Amino acid sequence: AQVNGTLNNKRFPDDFKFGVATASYQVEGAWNEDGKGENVWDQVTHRVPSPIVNNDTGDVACDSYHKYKEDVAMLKDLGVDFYRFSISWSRILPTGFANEINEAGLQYYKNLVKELRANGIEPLVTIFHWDQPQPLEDLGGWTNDIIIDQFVDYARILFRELGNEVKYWLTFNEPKQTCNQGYGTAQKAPLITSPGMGEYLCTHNLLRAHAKAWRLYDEEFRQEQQGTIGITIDTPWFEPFSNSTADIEAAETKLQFTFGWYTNPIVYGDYPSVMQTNIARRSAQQGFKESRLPQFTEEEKAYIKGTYDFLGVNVYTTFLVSSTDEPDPSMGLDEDSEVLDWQPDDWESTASSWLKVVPWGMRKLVTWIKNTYDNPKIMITENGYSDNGTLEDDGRISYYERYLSSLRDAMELDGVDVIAYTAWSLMDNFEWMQGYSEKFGLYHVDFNSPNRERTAKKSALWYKNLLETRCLVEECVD
Ligand SMILES: O=S(=O)(O)CCCN1CCN(CCO[C@@H]2O[C@H](CO)[C@@H](O)[C@H](O)[C@H]2O)CC1
Repeated sequence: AQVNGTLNNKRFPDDFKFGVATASYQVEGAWNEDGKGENVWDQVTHRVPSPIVNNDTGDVACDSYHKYKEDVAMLKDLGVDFYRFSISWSRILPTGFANEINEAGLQYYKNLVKELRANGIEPLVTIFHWDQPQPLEDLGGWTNDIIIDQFVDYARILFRELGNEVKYWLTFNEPKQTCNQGYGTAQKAPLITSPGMGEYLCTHNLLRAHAKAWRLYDEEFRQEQQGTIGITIDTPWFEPFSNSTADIEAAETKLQFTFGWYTNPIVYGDYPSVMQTNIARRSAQQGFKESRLPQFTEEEKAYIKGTYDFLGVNVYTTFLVSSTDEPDPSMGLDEDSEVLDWQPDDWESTASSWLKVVPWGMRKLVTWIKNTYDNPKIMITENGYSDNGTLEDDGRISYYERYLSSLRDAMELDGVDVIAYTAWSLMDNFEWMQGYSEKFGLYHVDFNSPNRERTAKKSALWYKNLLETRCLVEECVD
């Protein structure tokens, strides 16, 4: 049987790993229990008036802090190889500083890891998924370079306390969202508006924090613990609107400003040249003495280069890109001054404005990553679909079938070294500024009930079957 794509059976290799993902602020709740400190999402969701849809907060969320054994039972039933979850910095270090460890918070993660291992499930830990402690944010958060050493102290505690049981680490989830949307365009906590400045200061510190944490693991823990550590970077696929040279270059510019911004320093040791050139030119036009894009010293370039064992990639959708024949310096962010990107109205929609269903973009993206970054090991650390929460979620099944089919083609036909796939998300959860209005889960969560009952959707049973057969069609030919 054909499933949208070239290959017949879409069988995944026996050593290919399947998992699901969540993140601390989106599922845990217990925002102020057992000594946990306040983080930037607690602060933002408690503002009056609230900037979140329906005034939703993560105060309780899915209550996973109390219900993690139920969560592990669901994971066991799904038959996942691994569970990707993130650790709440402010649950471990309430002030953000490492002088005061919250033992109860650390114990929660030790219990979760123990429960996962007892059920034969590999933990994949994201050290940071957007929820930095508020006391650090009060000092400038990611725009203040003092955060670098606080992050490394936090990571050291996790490696030391959990590293005997946790063998797969991601330093950051989607640094672009942390920086661009957190400190540039006010679309994520801490909701700071400083486009063209905030995101670059944030990134310059975040990349150095990543490198220092990766080298800490590599030099002080890897020998004994034998784990592996990477970073998760997100990007849509950017498709040239026409095959004109200008549009092809414009699409490459978008990929460099979105994925290359982080991956070039980590793989090659510096920011993409197109970013350095464009931002320097625009900064001069705007009257700045220096480029708004900070410079790495030669030592920093050498220090950051090579700080990855694999690349985590979050991919959901695709945008079309064309060049503009009159670049407008005042237009949008640096990345938008030279290009236009959009999604056609007739592309298949979901419950999220930015998420159109474009399966062929998956193959294009991972093949571009292979060709651009010297064929790295790739883990798809998020891919998913949003709807209104129905249990009969055929749309989600169709999305996963087609995206996985496209991924399988990239592996089989383009030789892309994809080692794992993670479905976002295990269950409906707090979808940031959209609150609980957009549902991404394989399991439904009843947020109107204090028990937060979890119910398997049709897609959970579909994913369970895929994980058993490892094949995207009924009859699997070997
Ligand atoms: O200019 S727009 O705003 O129209 C488009 C840019 C906005 N997107 C939103 C999704 N984000 C990646 C997804 O973000 C990820 O995916 C999940 C679903 O969102 C989240 O729940 C996860 O926590 C997050 O890791 C990338 C930026």
